[in-house]
Amino acid sequence: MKVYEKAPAKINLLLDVLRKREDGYHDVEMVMTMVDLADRLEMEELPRDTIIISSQAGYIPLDEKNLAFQAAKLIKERYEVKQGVYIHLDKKIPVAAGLAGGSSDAAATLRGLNRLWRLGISDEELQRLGAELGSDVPFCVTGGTAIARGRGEKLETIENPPQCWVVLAKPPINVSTADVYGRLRAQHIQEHPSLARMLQAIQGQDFHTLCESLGNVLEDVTLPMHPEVQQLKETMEKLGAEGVLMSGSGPTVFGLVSKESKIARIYNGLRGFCKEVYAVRMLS
Ligand SMILES: C[C@@](CO)(OP(=O)(O)O)[C@H](O)COP(=O)(O)OP(=O)(O)OC[C@H]1O[C@@H](n2ccc(N)nc2=O)[C@H](O)[C@@H]1O
Ligand SMILES: Nc1ncnc2c1ncn2[C@@H]1O[C@H](COP(=O)(O)OP(=O)(O)O)[C@@H](O)[C@H]1O
Repeated sequence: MKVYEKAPAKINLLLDVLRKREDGYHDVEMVMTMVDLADRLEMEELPRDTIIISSQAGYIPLDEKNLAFQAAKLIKERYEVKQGVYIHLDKKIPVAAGLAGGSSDAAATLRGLNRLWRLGISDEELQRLGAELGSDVPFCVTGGTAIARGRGEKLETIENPPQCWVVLAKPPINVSTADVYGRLRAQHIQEHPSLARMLQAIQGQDFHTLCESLGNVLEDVTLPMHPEVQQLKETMEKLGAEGVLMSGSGPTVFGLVSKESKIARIYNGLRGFCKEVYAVRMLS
């Protein structure tokens, strides 16, 4: 038997860091939502007790370092599943981009194997398992739009933001999430974004205020390290995106656009800068 799952990318509409914790993680306050750019997973049961991962993408690990592998291993161990699984990952989400591609693959694996092996695991339990794999995995289990607190695993589902286009551009540089959090110092944070204002904008389906209330304190670390990300933000703004922000720890920059007629200009203008540009819808 085979099951299929879509693993969409996330963007952080708001990302605030409240404090560094004893365990090395940071307490955050984020508003996360999904966009229509997704990896596709195919999972097939194997009679042998083994996990095999394949992918058309040559640049991700296919062994136990792969988050889909880790998710399959975790569920097999925890639920004493003796059968194995073959997982094919059709990667579409850029890797190490701040779009949670690996986390979403892990979450899709948890959902898929729950169905394949008829384990009857609740969403809440899948989220708890996901938290063992990474801070963004619990959100990716259920998706939608949510406020994430703690290290990202404490979730409160909220209404979706007003529907719009999202242009994503990933410059060809590598950013490590651990390194960005590691370099963040409270005194360097220029301005904390207002969660209250963003929630008001979402509740009122007010696109203009949503764009004005975007904010990510990790920009204070990544932008000075990589001036090309700042340049990309400015270019996107000049081309007409109404709200522009770096997603997660970067380096991907996203622009919110209300009118389809603006997309071609922004997309084509960015392609001069970056190979990896996508124009997608917000998933709601
Ligand atoms: C910044 C964010 C925003 O959504 O996304 P990305 O840029 O990775 O997409 C997340 O907080 C990333 O979540 P995720 O990528 O799952 O991180 P994890 O694997 O749990 O942690 C990687 C490393 O980041 C740091 N880390 C992560 C989360 C957190 N709340 N505080 C931290 O300090 C820790 O040093 C940890 O060792
Ligand atoms: N299924 C996967 N897809 C992408 N990257 C993966 C996967 N499993 C493990 N990785 C590794 O995880 C790291 C972060 O990848 P990714 O989840 O795409 O980044 P981000 O959290 O910044 O969006 C990469 O270095 C990559 O090698």
